[in-house]
Amino acid sequence: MNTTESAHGQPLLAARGLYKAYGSTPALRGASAQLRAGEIVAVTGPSGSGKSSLLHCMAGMVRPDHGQVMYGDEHLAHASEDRLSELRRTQFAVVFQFGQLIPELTAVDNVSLPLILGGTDRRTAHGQAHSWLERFGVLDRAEARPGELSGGQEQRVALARALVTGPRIVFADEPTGALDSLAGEQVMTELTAAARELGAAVLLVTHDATIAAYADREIRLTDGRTGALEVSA
Ligand SMILES: Nc1ncnc2c1ncn2[C@@H]1O[C@H](COP(=O)(O)OP(=O)(O)OP(=O)(O)O)[C@@H](O)[C@H]1O
Repeated sequence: MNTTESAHGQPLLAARGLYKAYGSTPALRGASAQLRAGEIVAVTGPSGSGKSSLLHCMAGMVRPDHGQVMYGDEHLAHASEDRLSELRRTQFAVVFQFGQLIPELTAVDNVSLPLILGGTDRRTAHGQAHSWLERFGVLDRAEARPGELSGGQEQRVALARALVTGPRIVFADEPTGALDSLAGEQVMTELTAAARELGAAVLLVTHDATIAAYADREIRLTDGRTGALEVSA
């Protein structure tokens, strides 16, 4: 598949020359990456190479020390906290390895929450949450709390919560990292199918080549840098 920028127009999200250090520890040292609308891109590399830091900067969760993150024509590194929260509520969604669901809330309440925070009434939000729980095969766990779910069920509820708002970009940081390989592949199959149906782009951090193979393209990080190894899958 041809994934050149000219074939697909302007990138939806573009990071250029990112630098980020935590105290004296450099995490990013000149990383660049692009995500086009509807594209699934894996960020790979060894432990400590800066994968999560790149995702956090591109999602507007962490401000880089230097460099640009452009969402369309908007500079995310300079956006206000209010604007970043709005983007996270309406256009960006995140899925992590674990610990992302609110333990006191049932599965359906966890999935409904982003809609309710965006002003949707509770009944409508619950209806949409139930549809997404059904889509991911966990409708029968709607009234369970996260502590009562298996790892695979918990990730499916997290996917439902990420997708319920119809985001343009899903940021997924080792979304299958806490699952065995079969459950991990099932969750990836469901995530990529749902993202493609919605036309959502996915930025997927993984150290696992089997999981990276679900992406259209791979960006490889080494010591906080992206090199010439950006390849088409
Ligand atoms: N909040 C933080 N405080 C201090 N150091 C950090 C922080 N986040 C990341 N680092 C350091 O920055 C470097 C890059 O970390 P990062 O988590 O981005 O890499 P990674 O490739 O995602 O690693 P892993 O695969 O192990 O999760 C590492 O040396 C890490 O220890």
